[in-house]
Formats: sequence, structure tokens, C-alpha cells
Amino acid sequence: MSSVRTVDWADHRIVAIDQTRLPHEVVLLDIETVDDLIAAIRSLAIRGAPALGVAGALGVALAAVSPGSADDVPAAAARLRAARPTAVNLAWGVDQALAHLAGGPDAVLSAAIRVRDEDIASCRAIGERGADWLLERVGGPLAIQTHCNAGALACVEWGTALGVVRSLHERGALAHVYADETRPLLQGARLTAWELARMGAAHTVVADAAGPSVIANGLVQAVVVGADRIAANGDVVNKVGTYPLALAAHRAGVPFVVAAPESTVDMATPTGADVPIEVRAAEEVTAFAGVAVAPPGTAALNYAFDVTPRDLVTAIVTEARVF
Ligand SMILES: CSC[C@@H](O)[C@@H](O)C(=O)COP(=O)(O)O
Repeated sequence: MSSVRTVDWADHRIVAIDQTRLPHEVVLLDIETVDDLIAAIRSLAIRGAPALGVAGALGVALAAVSPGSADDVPAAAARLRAARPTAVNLAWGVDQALAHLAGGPDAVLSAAIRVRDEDIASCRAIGERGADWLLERVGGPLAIQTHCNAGALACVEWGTALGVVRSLHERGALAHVYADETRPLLQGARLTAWELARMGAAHTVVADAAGPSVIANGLVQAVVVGADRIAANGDVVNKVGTYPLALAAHRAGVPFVVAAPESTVDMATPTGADVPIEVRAAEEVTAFAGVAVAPPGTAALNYAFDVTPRDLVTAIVTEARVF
């Protein structure tokens, strides 16, 4: 776990780890305006569904407590909600805080702090429940494959999918982790590998295209990933590249487990096909660290997320249940 919380409230402002600077340096952002928060969310300085939920709630609190803020709070909330479209936690977190507007700034801030504290508690519960489930169904010690970063950096502390990994590791039941690098922004190589190194867990980074082969070659006993939104029918939307892992796991008979808080379950969205999938800038694919890797003018379709149909999902683990 990072020694500081990924996103927090201190001295009338939001403090967050700038995830664009990892793994090279741990830099904290001081965020004093809603505009700066939206910029941090769009650039993925703050990212990961549960962290976005907490940031959304704290952002509404920021608007509510700022003296002389030009923004009225509902307008700020609407802009925050639209900062990224796919993770339902962002809109959920905004709404949790906004619901207390009539109670005044202190009530809004208290609600936002509750969202933060509940995220911390939920991740612990998800980690323990997921570890219990895997050890009962599969047995240990376990080698796990994961994708993107669903760790402490995607939440406030501990993590969801990587929270399960962390709980297994604490019990001495983790053999190894294979982390997909997660093109194009490398959340796996930059963030998950950083977290695994800090927790002292044995791990190997693989190119995304190698992920299905890791499963087919019998190197892992389970795939554990997070989610940005779980539709009412159980379809799971997560970082692009999750779906191929689910297909490979299904073929190999390896459990494909999704670890996420209840706030990621969106009963208002019937199926995965109804989830808005973020399409990000082509340059994230056609250039690498600012250096072009494709001929000038090459088009790129940069889906940030994909949909894993429910029938490929073995179990969804939340703080409250396994289903
Ligand atoms: C606990 S985090 C779950 C998901 O949010 C995570 O797997 C993911 O896809 C994050 O995408 P990102 O684009 O980095 O915000």
C-alpha cells in the first residue's frame, strides 16, 4: 500500500498522488479548484473507478466549501460527472455528496468524507472475501493474472482486484502475479508493478498480447480484475484488454473473477452494450512517451474499455456478496 492515500482531503483541498509521474517519482497534487480536479481526472493523474468516485464526492465538497466560487455547486457537479464517461463510480460519488447540498457546505463535506471512508472499508472487505473465495474454490498458493491497475492507486487504500492479491499475500497464499502491461498508458507496468514491488509480491509484467497465452500455458490458477461498471445483467466493463483474458480463461477452465465495490454495480444500465465506452485521443496509441511510433496522420481507434459478457465471468466479489 502506498504510505499516503491515493486521494484524500486535507486543509480545505484535495490531495492526490499524481499517477502520471509513477513509477519514477511520488508527487502529490494539491487541488484547490474543480477545474484542476477535472484536468487531473482527464489526464489520469487520478484514475481507477473507486478513486474517481471519491474524487467526485470530494470535488463537490470543494465547490461547496470554496468561498466566492464562481461555479454554483450543481453546475460544478455536472461538469465533474462528465469528466470521464465509463466508470459509474464518478457520477455515483458526485451524487452522494450533492444529495446533501440542502444541509450546507459542512454536510456536503461530511458526505464526501464518508464516501472516502466507506471506500477504505469496502476494499478491505473485498480483499478478504475474494481471498476466501479463491482459497476455498481453487486452493493456494495461487498464481494470479491481472490487468490494468485495480490496486490502492485505483482506490483510496488497499485496492479491489489487487486488494484480493494483497490479502492473499498477507496470508502467505500468493505464489506469483502476472500483470499485463496495459497499453497504451501502461497502468499495469507503471502502477501495478510499482504496488506489487512495494508489497514484496513476486511478479512478472507481460505484454497485453501475451496475457491469453499465460493462461493457456497454465501459468495462473485465476484471473482477477477490477471493473469500471457492472451492468444490471452482470456484463463487466473494464480496461480494454480484459475481454481477451476472459475468453482465454473460459477456454482454459480458469476462474475469471471480478472484484469491485457495490458502487460499481449500475442497476440503471441494463447490459454492457448500454455503457458509454470512453474513446481517448489517437495520440496515446500512435505515439509513445511523446515519440511518434506510427506514420504522421495515422488514424487510431483508442477504446479505453471493453465489455466482458456475463457468461464469461465466474464470480463478482463485492464488499457485501459474491455473485
Ligand atoms: C479498482 S479499479 C477498476 C478499474 O477502474 C480499472 O481496472 C481500470 O480499468 C482503470 O482504468 P483507468 O483508465 O486507468 O481509469
